[in-house]
Amino acid sequence: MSDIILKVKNLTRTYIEDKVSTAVLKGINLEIEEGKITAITGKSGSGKSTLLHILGTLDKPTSGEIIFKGKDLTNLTNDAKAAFRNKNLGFIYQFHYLLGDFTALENVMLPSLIGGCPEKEARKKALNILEKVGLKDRVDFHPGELSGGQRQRVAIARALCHNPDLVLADEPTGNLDASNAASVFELFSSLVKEKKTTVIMVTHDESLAKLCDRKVVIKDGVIED
Ligand SMILES: Nc1ncnc2c1ncn2[C@@H]1O[C@H](COP(=O)(O)OP(=O)(O)OP(=O)(O)O)[C@@H](O)[C@H]1O
Repeated sequence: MSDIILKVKNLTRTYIEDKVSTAVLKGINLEIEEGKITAITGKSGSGKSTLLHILGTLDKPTSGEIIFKGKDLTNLTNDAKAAFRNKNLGFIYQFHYLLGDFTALENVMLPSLIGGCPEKEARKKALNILEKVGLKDRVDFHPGELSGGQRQRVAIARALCHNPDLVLADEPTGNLDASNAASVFELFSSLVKEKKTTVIMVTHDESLAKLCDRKVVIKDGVIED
């Protein structure tokens, strides 16, 4: 068995809106193995994105612990969380969120530059990963000049370029047609296996979930056995 990179203990998240409280996550317990791709599935509104945001330190749990490589993330200051995200995490969303005024290369370089990597090295790493996602001849194109599948491959390159330990992906192929989704996922999966990156991926798509190392289902605010 691989090492456990992430442990979630008794995690809850209750939203309070106009004095009405809604318990969305009611005691999530989860252990994520290093180097594996875990799919999180569950009905619409079951709390998948809420869980992913909390794991990415973008939202605070109501209670519970998130232990990443032995360190509790829940009590970090906002600055420490931002530094943690820059160094350790990569994010991929359903919509690519690339910056329209920047080229594919510049978009991919950005997380490394923010993390303090010298420009020359960031450029080299970005060119290398863009080649791996099959976009060597598109590095100077802007997002508006790329197809949907190409944009999503740039977003994947951006998430992986700074070699994060953990990639959090929310419906990463949800905006693509079925055959494009399958080929983009296949590429993503082979890249993360090569880099031994851990991935947690929210998906509605059962055919993609089946291709992951593990599938967990959220039901009634807990992980279903
Ligand atoms: N900021 C918020 N304030 C109040 N309620 C919220 C907030 N964000 C999410 N919720 C509620 O939490 C529940 C879970 O939402 P979440 O987006 O995590 O579900 P999901 O499983 O990702 O859904 P989908 O598959 O439709 O994307 C929903 O009922 C939603 O209305």
